Amino acid sequence: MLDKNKVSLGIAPIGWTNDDMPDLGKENTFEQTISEMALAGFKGSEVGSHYPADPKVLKKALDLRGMTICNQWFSSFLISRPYEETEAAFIKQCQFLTQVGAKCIGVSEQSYSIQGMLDHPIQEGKYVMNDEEWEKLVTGLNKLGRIAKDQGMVLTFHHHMGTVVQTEEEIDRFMESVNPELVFLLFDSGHLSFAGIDPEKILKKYVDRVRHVHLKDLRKEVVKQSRDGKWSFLKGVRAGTFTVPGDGDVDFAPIFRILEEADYQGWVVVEAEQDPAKANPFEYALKARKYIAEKTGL
Ligand SMILES: O=C1C[C@@H](O)[C@H](O)[C@@H](O)C1=O
Ligand SMILES: [Co+2]
Repeated sequence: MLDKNKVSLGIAPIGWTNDDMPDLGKENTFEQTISEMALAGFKGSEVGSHYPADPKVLKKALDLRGMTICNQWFSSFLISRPYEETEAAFIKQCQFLTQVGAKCIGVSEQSYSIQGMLDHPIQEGKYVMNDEEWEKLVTGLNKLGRIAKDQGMVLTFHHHMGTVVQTEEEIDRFMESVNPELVFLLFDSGHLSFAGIDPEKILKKYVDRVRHVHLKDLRKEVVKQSRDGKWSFLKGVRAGTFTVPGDGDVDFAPIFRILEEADYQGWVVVEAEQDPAKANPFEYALKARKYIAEKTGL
C-alpha cells in the first residue's frame, strides 16, 4: 500500500486533449477536463496547452476543484541550439510553475527527436548522441537543475521513445553522468515498456532518484502492429498504443511495490494518451482511479 500522506495522485490532460495532435479532443474544454479529473478523484493535473496561460486564472480554476498543478513538460534543445535559448525558456516556465504552486518540471531533450514526425517509424533510426553531445546535454541539465533547485523546484528528466534518451544503455549512461543532487528521473512505465525495457528493473535501480512518476499502460498487440507496419509514434497513439494503468499489458504490481518499499514521496500521475473519441477520457479516468485504489490504497 502507498501512504496517502506521502503520495498524491494526479492525471495528465493528454487523454482529453492531445498537445502532440491537437485535433484529438479539441472539443474538450479546460473546464470540462479539470472538472472530470476532480470528479474521478484526482488531486493533481499536469499542464495542457488548452489551459489558461495566466497563472492566477489557472490556479483559481484548480483551487475551486481542490486540485493543483503537479508538473509540466519542458522541451530542451541543449545539444542542437545555444544553451542560453533553452535556459531562458526554462526560467520562464519555472516562474510560471512557481506561481501556480508546482514543484516539478519534466524535461525532455527534443533535439533530433522523432516522436512528433508523422512519416518516421518510431521503432527505427532514432538519433544517437556522440560523446560531445552527451557532455553538452549533461552540463546543460546540471545548470538547469541548479536553477530549478534555487527556486525550490525539482528538475526531472523524461526518458522518451524517439528521443536521445530512450534505451536502457542511454538511461544508465544518463543516470551515471548527471549530478544526482540537481537532476532527477521522471519514471514513465509506458515509455520503458514500449522501448522493450523492464520497468521493474529501472525503477529498482533508480527509485531513490525518481521524483515524478507517469503511470502509462501499453497494448503490446498495437506495439507489434506498429513495428510491422513501420508506424510513427503518433500513428500508434491514435491506434491505441497506450491506455490507463490496469487496462493493458504492463505489470504494475512490482512498480507499486518498489515505490512502497522505497517510501516514495511525491506524485504518481496517470498519463494515458489515446483517441478520446474511442476511449472516453472521463470513463478511462474513473477506470484508472478504481484500479489504483484497489492496488495501492491511494
Ligand atoms: O510525458 C509525456 C508527454 C507527451 O507529450 C508525450 O508524448 C507522452 O508520450 C509522454 O509520456
Ligand atoms: Co510521460
